[in-house]
Amino acid sequence: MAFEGLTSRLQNVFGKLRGKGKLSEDDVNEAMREVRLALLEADVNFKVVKDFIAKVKEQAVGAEVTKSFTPGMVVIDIVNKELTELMGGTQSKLAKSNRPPTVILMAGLQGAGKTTSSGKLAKMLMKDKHRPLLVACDIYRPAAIKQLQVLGEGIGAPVFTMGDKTSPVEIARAGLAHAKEHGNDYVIIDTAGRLHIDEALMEELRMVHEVTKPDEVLLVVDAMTGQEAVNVAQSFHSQLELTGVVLTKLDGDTRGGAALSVKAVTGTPIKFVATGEKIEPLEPFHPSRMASRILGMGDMLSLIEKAQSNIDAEKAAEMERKMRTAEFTFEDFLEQMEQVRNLGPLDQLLDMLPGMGKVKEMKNVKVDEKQISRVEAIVKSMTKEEKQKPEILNHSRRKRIAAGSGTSIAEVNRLIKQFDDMKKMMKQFSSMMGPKGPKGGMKGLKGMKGMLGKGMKFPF
Ligand SMILES: Nc1nc2c(ncn2[C@@H]2O[C@H](COP(=O)(O)OP(=O)(O)OP(=O)(O)O)[C@@H](O)[C@H]2O)c(=O)[nH]1
Repeated sequence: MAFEGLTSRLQNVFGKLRGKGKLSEDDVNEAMREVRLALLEADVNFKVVKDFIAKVKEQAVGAEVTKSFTPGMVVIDIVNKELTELMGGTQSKLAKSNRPPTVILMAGLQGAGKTTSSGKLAKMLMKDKHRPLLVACDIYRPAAIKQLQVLGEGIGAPVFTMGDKTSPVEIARAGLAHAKEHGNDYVIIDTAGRLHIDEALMEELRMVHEVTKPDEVLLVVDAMTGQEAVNVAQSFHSQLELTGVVLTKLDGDTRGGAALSVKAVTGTPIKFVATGEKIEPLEPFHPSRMASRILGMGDMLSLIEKAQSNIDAEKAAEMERKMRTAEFTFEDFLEQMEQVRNLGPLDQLLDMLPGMGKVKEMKNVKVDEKQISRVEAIVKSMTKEEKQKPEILNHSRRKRIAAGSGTSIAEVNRLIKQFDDMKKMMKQFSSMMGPKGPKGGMKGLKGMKGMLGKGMKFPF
């Protein structure tokens, strides 16, 4: 997971500080030395680290940390604020033209994730009821146009192409005209990537820039390349005024250097981050949330936003009613599992919970996505009737389901048993809670204790 090393190192430093009632200046200096090493190890630009430490130290002394009763907290708070500042302070939003369409030029090296990010950006805009047009200007890589077309089809966004015999400048110009004619309020121009920055590429980008006068020039960089991503950003920025950076592949085990250095080195803010190869909406970058995440303080706000935009409130209420009345079927179960999965890989969700990074590390908790897929496959192999009335699942039906889902009868049996237990538990729980909260006094409590004693099991 991204930032894992940095987070655990910083947590160690702060853990030591927290344990002390009072901090001497030496303690602060020692802690700062360790923070400095942690940042360098995470591949943060050395000059950025130097300035950062100087700022934190200055404030730590100013805040009279040594006299505070909770000195550890004061230092963490300062580091948190400075990390946030380092990444730009506040969120930098996508530009919006007063005279639509808003034109967004996507640039970047080969394989950075430009085409994928263009699709994610379109999806994000469509979620907000916009009508983006994707324009295919990469005429050099043979499969690039097709890739954008397939991607557009997948998300239902129009893609403008003129094949690979027309110059990118002409395609961009025509794409813009097409958008105006068809009422597209955003135009996303996917340009060609190169292995290295070269003059021909820059010249082409400058010309496309000239004819389309973009409101945004977003540079797509791969977070996994660390400092190299920052160097690339700096070179692009010196030749083509960038307005923002899209940091991709944050799902990988990037050490964090790029996220922390890009703004400080180039002056260009990170506007979006991307995780995963699936075309999900691009996520806006919030410096303060990222800082909390790096410090292992969790990112509850992003988690709540994700849940709010992905979980249908009406469906959730209906589900809650069914659970209370124990009408819950395998169909509901599947639907609920899908809703949770829509939030993203479970590993990533766990990372957003405060302290979870530490828990995962300690207990070596691994979310077994494969196991979840198996459970899903079993439920999907049931007929509609079976899903609604699990009691009809006799041996021959179970055998068929095992074969259909590529699992074993034992696994099918286990799932059905766990589902039954879960239903029973829900029933007990709801009769105990009643529609208006706990009732039954001691009896209720005893029941609850019994349930906990038996261990509440879930199928995964
Ligand atoms: N894990 C992960 N993979 C990504 C992400 N973004 C893109 N990729 C993958 O990275 C590879 C390159 O992505 P593309 O979008 O084709 O890259 P590009 O920058 O358009 O490349 P060119 O068209 O060759 O310049 C693909 O295999 C993508 O699936 C991301 O956020 N996370």
